[in-house]
Amino acid sequence: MKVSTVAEMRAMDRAAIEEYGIPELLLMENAGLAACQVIERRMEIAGHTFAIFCGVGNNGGDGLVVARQLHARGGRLHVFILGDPDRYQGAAAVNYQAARRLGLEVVRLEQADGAVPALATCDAVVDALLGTGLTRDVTGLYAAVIAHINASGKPVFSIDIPSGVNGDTGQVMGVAVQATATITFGLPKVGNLLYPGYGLGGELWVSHISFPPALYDRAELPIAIHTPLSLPPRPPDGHKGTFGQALFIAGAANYYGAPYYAAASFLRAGGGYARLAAPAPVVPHIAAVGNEIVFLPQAATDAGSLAYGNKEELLELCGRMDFVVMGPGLSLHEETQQLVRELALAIDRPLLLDGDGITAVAHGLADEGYRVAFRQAPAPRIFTPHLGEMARLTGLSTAQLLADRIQRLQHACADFNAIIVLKGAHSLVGYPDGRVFINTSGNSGMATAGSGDVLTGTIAAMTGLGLPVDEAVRQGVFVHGLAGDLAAQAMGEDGMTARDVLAHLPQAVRLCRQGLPPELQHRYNVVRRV
Ligand SMILES: NC(=O)C1=CN([C@@H]2O[C@H](COP(=O)(O)OP(=O)(O)OC[C@H]3O[C@@H](n4cnc5c(N)ncnc54)[C@H](OP(=O)(O)O)[C@@H]3O)[C@@H](O)[C@H]2O)[C@@H](O)CC1
Ligand SMILES: [K+]
Repeated sequence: MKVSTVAEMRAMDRAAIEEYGIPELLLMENAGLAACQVIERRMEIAGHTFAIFCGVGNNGGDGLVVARQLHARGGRLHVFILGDPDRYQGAAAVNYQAARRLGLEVVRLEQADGAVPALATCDAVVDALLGTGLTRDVTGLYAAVIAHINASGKPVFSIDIPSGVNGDTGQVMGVAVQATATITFGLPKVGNLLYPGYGLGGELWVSHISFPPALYDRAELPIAIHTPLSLPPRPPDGHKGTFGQALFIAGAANYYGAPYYAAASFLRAGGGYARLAAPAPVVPHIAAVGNEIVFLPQAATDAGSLAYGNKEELLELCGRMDFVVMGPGLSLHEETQQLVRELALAIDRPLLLDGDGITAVAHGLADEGYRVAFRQAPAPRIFTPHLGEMARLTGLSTAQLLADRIQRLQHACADFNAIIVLKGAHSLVGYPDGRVFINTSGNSGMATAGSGDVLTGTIAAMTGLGLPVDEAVRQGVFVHGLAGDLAAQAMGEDGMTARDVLAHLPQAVRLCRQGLPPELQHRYNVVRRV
């Protein structure tokens, strides 16, 4: 499903009205009706009491439709308006007048405490305070009412987005409603899907409010939720070369886990032939745990990291591979970092950079000349940074990134001509052409050492299984998250390690081929349609 920014939703709204002739009043009616239908799925309406909080924009207008629809179904209501109702315009003003003429109890709330008795006695709350028109931090009366709503312990249905969550970023602007369910309109907004906004929304529902698919499913909308891709069938007569040859340039003294997890995950996720180029002194340590990997011992620096002198041999090796991963556990030794920077420009195979590889190249990218050369690299480049590494790559602070994750990602992908996986809860996969996919598999138990190394090999394996590089990256992110979810099912999120994620990769790939069981399908389809 596509996901929209606030500006894109405004444009769709305008197009629905102006191009397709759907009156604003109908759109608002559809929105309020859809919200009412979601409430009806969760609870009986007749005989129950609802506290409805409306702002003075169109989000509040939607709330007034909900009030009328609940009233029609026998619900009892307390409707509060925060602000001057004279500010309602267009459809919202019409719905305000209708609510008045129906004799609904509509109160302009001047003091937050005035809502307390209704919150104490109601059965559910409707939050129609602020939608996509949120422009600044929530303070004063709005903030106090939101605090009362959150303290009420009642089920909360948020209209479009939990009030206080920024529709473009998912960030909380001061304070925000914690909802039980959110009904969003047209398409889910970015803020409905990115944390913390996603976590605040509860169960997420969307109504297309009669927009035609030509509007909400347009190819030009660049942001979407990742849908699992089908893997090409495994040729029965395939040999290990058929399933990809991947080279991992990884490891240094005292970094044995990262190279092992990276290379082993390639094999566990279905890849054919894993070669690991690591400094010679560390190879025996890794071989002790992973003898299914083919080792290519390299000359080491005094510190036990990869020596610069390996460059030509490594380049020659890469030329015989299908995919290269460079970075896991390479260390920050300057000689090695220089080697990585130069290899990152020259390797003529799809190249994934992670961990210390990202740090090395980030230093290079700060220089305009290097950046120009990197953009023109002879084959696709992929970065898999967590937020801190993304900050290093872009020269921005983590706060700046969080304040606008999608746009920053789009900008970086275009700037570096690279595919970037920004890891975290709901990882993002960005492409140089502006597309961004939101991944919904995975869990917080995966925030553990080595988990990122497993991701690198999983992505490499997806190319080995026959997906083109751009699809392999997002499918790899999905499969990695699925393996993490299977590990969490088996042992709980708290104590799981990268080893457990690795161990569940075969089952994850098998489920991708056979089809996900209904409970996982339900979990990953994070948006329900109404
Ligand atoms: N998608 C669609 O096609 C459809 C969309 N629809 C609905 O329209 C909604 C968008 O409506 P919208 O543009 O009127 O904005 P909305 O969210 O009501 O907020 C504006 C008001 O909030 C105020 N305000 C802002 N920040 C504030 C703060 N921090 N603290 C306090 N106040 C603050 C601002 O005040 P001002 O800045 O002017 O002082 C203004 O009064 C959308 O979310 C969806 O529900 C449906 O009707 C169906 C069709
Ligand atoms: K809202």
